[in-house]
Amino acid sequence: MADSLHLELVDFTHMVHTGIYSEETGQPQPLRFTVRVKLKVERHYDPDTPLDASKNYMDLKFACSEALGDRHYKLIEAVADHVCETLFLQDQRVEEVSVKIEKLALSEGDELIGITLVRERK
Ligand SMILES: Nc1nc2c(c(=O)[nH]1)N=C([C@H](O)[C@@H](O)CO)CN2
Repeated sequence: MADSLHLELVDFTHMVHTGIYSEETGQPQPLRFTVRVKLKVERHYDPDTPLDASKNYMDLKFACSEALGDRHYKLIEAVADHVCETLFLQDQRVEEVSVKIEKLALSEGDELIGITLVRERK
């Protein structure tokens, strides 16, 4: 099997303005993000390999927080779309992004409601 490298951010929560109903406008609500980035892999990483041989996984947190800004996203699909495009723009070596978003305010019991968007670089 060929080598592959995935950077991951799991269960990161951030407040985002989102929702299709009027009661959801005006205040942000918590979204939980799990992001997986497929990055072009090097043949070898020796102990002195610098960070620029890979991608800083802190960039995934940025894409799910500050990069979203304060705008209102009707659908969480649009939030996931923004995360994907931010990560593709940051680095040409990003080949595929998967973004899972759970809308925490909707849970009444133990259920989780949300989406997963998987996008390949076009
Ligand atoms: N596929 C989606 N379905 C729904 C979304 C969404 O963003 N994507 N949003 C809503 C509402 O905002 C809901 O979360 C509030 O009750 C409903 N369905």
